[in-house]
Amino acid sequence: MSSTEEYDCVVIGAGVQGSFTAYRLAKNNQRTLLLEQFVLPHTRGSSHGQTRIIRKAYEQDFYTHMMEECYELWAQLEREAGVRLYRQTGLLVMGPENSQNYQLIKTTLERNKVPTVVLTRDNFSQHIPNFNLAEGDGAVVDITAGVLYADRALKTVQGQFQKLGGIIRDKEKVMDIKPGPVVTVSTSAGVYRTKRLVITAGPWANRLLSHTGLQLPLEVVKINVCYWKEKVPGSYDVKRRFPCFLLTEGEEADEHIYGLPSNEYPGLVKICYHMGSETDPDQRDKQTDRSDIDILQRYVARCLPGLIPEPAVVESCMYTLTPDRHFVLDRHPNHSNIVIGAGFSGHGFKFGPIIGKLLCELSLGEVPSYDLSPFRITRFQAKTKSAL
Ligand SMILES: Cc1cc2nc3c(=O)[nH]c(=O)nc-3n(C[C@H](O)[C@H](O)[C@H](O)COP(=O)(O)OP(=O)(O)OC[C@H]3O[C@@H](n4cnc5c(N)ncnc54)[C@H](O)[C@@H]3O)c2cc1C
Ligand SMILES: O=C(O)[C@@H]1CCCCN1
Repeated sequence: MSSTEEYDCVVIGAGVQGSFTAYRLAKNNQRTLLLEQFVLPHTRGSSHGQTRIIRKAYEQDFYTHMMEECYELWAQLEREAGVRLYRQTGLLVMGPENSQNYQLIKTTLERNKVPTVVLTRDNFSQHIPNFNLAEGDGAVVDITAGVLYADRALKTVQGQFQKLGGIIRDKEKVMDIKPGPVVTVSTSAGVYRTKRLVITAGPWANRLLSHTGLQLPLEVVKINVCYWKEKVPGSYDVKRRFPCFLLTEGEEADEHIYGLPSNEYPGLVKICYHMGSETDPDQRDKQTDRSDIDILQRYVARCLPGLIPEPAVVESCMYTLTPDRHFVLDRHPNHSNIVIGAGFSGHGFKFGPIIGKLLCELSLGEVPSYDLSPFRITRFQAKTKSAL
């Protein structure tokens, strides 16, 4: 690129959030550029892999409310592009019956009239074969939940963005940002000028924000994505409607486990620990802590008798955690034409279409469709470093 190109909006980061934001901006007739440091598709951020859980089961009403519309938006994208992105399997939520987290999820589901089935110790194995419900645990199924085909979703939304005239430049790393009424974005390949900037850089958010004088309290952790082999092929298969499952946090820090039915690798079930060890996103593969895998092995041996309790495949992914595990969806405190979507804390994929809508609204100066107070930067107060 020789001369400086001008855009209505530049979005940095073509993960799920940046891709949906760019798509919404293009739908709103904004001349939009989506920049990505790696060659697409890639496996170095947070949005890769074939599957993610979609659910309405949350402890907080505001997530459940956002998911009501979000399911619609996923279905709209499926229709628009003629692809299937969602498969209903249900989500089995288990946790100590009297624990606060389990009860919060159960009552949020009830209050919002989400279709559920409450399982008892007596009928559990009839509904969910090859699974042992832990002593003292309750079990409720969010019927609306299921699996999103993540890689396919990303490809689809990026394709729709391009059909709307949007431009994607991959293998183009943003090196510098100069805020102002017109923002200047310098990359490894050129310089762009834009009226509005959206930063959706996943684990690299603080790297980019440092050019704007802001640092958020984000922690990047590496997740070991483990797949476990079925003893009898097909026993935990998505086609048999084996559900996704999630253990709510109990007294034991151990109980931070979730799983998805066997699907992408036939005969292998994805079961992971919902925490990891801190990592530099550029040095992800140097983080070799496997203590989570020991916890998973014990859990699989105890509760999933149809699986070999040793991972057959281990892949890597990253979470970008905020202290309260809620997202950051806000304008930059010092530059209102810079919008930030960050800290999706390991549960942001399912919200992609609604995050895209909200970040687009913020960027265009519109009133956001939802109350964004849980997601504001000011909630961090002392933890937010402003160099300005
Ligand atoms: C193992 C695992 C399981 C998960 N399970 C679920 C689930 O079941 N359900 C669910 O809803 N969510 C789930 N999540 C969370 C969800 O996947 C993430 O919240 C979501 O992918 C975050 O997307 P993002 O766009 O913010 O980040 P990313 O996907 O990381 O995108 C950021 C992009 O910005 C690019 N970038 C960074 N810096 C620059 C730069 N300087 N120049 C150009 N480009 C740059 C990066 O290369 C990257 O592509 C899971 C996450 C993991 C890791
Ligand atoms: O967002 C989700 O639904 C899952 C729950 C378990 C941990 C990973 N993310």
